[in-house]
Amino acid sequence: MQEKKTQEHIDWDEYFMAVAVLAAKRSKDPSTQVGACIVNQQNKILSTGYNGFPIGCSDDDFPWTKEGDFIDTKYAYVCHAELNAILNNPGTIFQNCRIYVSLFPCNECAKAIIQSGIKEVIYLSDKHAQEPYMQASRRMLRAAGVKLTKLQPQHQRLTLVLQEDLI
Ligand SMILES: O=c1[nH]c(=O)n([C@H]2C[C@H](O)[C@@H](COP(=O)(O)O)O2)cc1CO
Ligand SMILES: [Zn+2]
Repeated sequence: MQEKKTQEHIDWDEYFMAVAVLAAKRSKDPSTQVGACIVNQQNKILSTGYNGFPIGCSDDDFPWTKEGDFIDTKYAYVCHAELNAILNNPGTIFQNCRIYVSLFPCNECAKAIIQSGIKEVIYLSDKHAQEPYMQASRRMLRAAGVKLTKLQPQHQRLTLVLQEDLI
């Protein structure tokens, strides 16, 4: 008798969101780690990104501070996860792709998402939904016809085992 496929697998949405969440783990931001994963219509990953300082701007020299003069805070320098994902694979056509994000994109990332041709945003958290910049983001994404989908994952947790003798 033929063996059946395992029921232990994760679906595409959970897989790509998990990649976005894993990418977020690379961020050095002590307060909020954000990840993004761009996928085409054939379910192939075209790019990933996380929030971090631009190339050449060392994490040791630039501030991760939230408070104080703008020029002394991270907000002046950090490149958002979504923008990094778009820029990390230059020359790629993202037309009709979807972007998986751990946090709903801000208005600046929304502009880049729309202009790059991405047609769906799939997100985990929109905890800043009431902030004006998030309302502006939603307004632009809706006007541009970008589908907005809050992922309802079947698994709350996925465990990765990286130690050889535990696999
Ligand atoms: O769309 C986004 N993408 C993204 O990468 N971020 C990053 C920028 C900052 O490093 C961090 C937000 O920091 P905080 O929550 O401390 O204000 O998240 C933030 C947003 C939403 O504001
Ligand atoms: Zn942003």
